[in-house]
Amino acid sequence: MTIVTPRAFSCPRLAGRGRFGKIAAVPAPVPPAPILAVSHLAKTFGPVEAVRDVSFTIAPGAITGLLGGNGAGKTTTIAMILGLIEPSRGTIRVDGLDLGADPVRARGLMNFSSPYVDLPHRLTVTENLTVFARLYGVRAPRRRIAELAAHLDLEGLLDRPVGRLSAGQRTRVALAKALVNRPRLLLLDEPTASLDPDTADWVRRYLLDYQRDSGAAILLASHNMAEVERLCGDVVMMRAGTVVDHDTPAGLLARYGRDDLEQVFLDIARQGARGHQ
Ligand SMILES: Nc1ncnc2c1ncn2[C@@H]1O[C@H](COP(=O)(O)OP(=O)(O)OP(=O)(O)O)[C@@H](O)[C@H]1O
Repeated sequence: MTIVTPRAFSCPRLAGRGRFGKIAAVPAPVPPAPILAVSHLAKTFGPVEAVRDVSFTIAPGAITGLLGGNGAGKTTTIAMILGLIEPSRGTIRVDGLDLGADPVRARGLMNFSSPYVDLPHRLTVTENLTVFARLYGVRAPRRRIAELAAHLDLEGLLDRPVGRLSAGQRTRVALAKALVNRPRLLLLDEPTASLDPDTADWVRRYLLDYQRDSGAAILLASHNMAEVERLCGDVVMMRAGTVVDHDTPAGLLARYGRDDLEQVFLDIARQGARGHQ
């Protein structure tokens, strides 16, 4: 596609060359290839259709929210993207790599954090991070762990067993684990669940700084609409295993005529409830 700009209108050299002068053709910027492309993804567990038909893409460096009510299929979608659950149908491409055909390379580009997935309690912070650094084939793991400990204020905790840490401290360790391989795509399930407002705010600021400095993309599943409005450039809305909307927060607010995402979320959930009647 080309965008035609009337550059000639302001160019004195072209003045007098007919009514409209010459029109300069400038190639339109090519959008970057997505870091994640999910296409017609579905997963059934026996009779349960957890995910029916999910398609979306994430641009490199974007922070995308994955929203939906309880049971909408967010966790199942994330588990399929991570390669933890095999899809019943559909494809997942990570930086162009087909996860089904090239799982090791594709998984190496990602990492994950969830408050619902515990790190081994008896291992110290250093031992935990070393295990994951080795699993991901990180070069110079000690240097990487020292770097993360400095960024995430873990230096005083490195020799403590993870089971003895507070929820906020454990969240920082889980983030260090999620960043150990410098992922190009970071998947976060409820990154601030069960954190006090101050710690949650620190985590959000850290994620924004990390995304700005590293250029990594983030897919964030959350029930906290204020968090999504603050962090996410676009939002995928799920209901009953399908994507029902995908837009910027401002685009969603305008389309639904609402002041905040919480109201948009309720509108979408209630449309679904009416659809089931
Ligand atoms: N292993 C499983 N076996 C059977 N059903 C499952 C399994 N995992 C998920 N489900 C069902 O699939 C649907 C989607 O679940 P999922 O956990 O993906 O939703 P969610 O959007 O993450 O919900 P929540 O916000 O409550 O965590 C639910 O009806 C759930 O009961």
